Amino acid sequence: MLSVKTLAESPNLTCIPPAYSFLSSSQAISSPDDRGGGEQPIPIIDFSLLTLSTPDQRSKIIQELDYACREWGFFMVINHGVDEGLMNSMLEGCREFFDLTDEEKRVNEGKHVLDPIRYGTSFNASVDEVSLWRDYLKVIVHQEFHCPNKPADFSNVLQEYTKAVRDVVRGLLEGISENLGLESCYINRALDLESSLQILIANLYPPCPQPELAMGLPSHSDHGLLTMLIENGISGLQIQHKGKWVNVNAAPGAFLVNTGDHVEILSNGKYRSVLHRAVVNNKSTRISIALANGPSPEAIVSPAEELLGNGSSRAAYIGMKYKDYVELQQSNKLSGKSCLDRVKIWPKMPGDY
Ligand SMILES: O=C(O)CCC(=O)C(=O)O
Ligand SMILES: [Fe+2]
Repeated sequence: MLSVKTLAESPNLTCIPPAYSFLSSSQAISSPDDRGGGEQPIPIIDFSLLTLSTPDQRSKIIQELDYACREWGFFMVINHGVDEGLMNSMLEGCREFFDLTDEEKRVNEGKHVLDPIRYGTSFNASVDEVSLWRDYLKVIVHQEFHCPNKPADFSNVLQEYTKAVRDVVRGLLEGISENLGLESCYINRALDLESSLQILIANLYPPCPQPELAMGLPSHSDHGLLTMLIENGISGLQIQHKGKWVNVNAAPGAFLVNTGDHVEILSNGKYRSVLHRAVVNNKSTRISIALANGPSPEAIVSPAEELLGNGSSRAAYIGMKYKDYVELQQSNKLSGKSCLDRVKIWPKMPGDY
């Protein structure tokens, strides 16, 4: 399939091919205003206070983290210790990858959704009703490390960056475990994060002549525990907060973090995974790099036993092996929280009736 990059570069492109129009699809944007998204300050977590602070400071930041997970499922992380130069090298490496010729990139086309390296366009071209204005590269980087052969010196950057991000994720999950009333190492141990499945998702959204009709990525939640996202200074990410779309931009050097379906499952719905999407624009190419950090692929994840059984709380989700969950999510079209609904026990939780 033609990459969107190549399509966008066709001379005199003034409108998008009908296959890319979201207007007639079930996932359509309901009104143009809706597409614009609103502005709201998002929670900011100073990671250094989680690790280096006095008990008082730590307890304050832990509470802030609880608020961010409970009310937003989304927050920005600053002072995380990952080198800003390394983050920029990642963005540069991904740009160089997408700048390869289509032929060079196609070497990485995978056949199966769990193949370690997959380059493609849209989400899942075999089932998508509408094509997305997006090219992607997905690479499994942990527990086994993989990397495309080109660009030439990408491998070291990718390895160093993804390891540094895992350290931040571990720290955040310790805080989240505590906030759930569990031991701080609970999630790391129960979901065997030593062998966590970590997937790089690099997204390229070229300029689009009709951004109000096309979509970069439609509304969805992520399958893992925490997704750590950076972008190249161009906006496009929107999250759903209290029923409204909110534009979010990463401050330079900061991570945008969202809670995924497996935080929702493990916490038995105390923390929900957040719906988000990527819209496109007609001026600049946007690159985002999402690192999906999940449990071990072999872990069968269900709500933490410790949170169940005291009268009111029954398990609201059935257990499923994480690898199977990822396969299910990636094999179907991307649509809201439809994958999570498959493991949710009906009737859902009080707010969902
Ligand atoms: O490009 C973005 O900002 C969103 C990317 C995303 O949601 C994803 O890759 O799962
Ligand atoms: Fe996502």
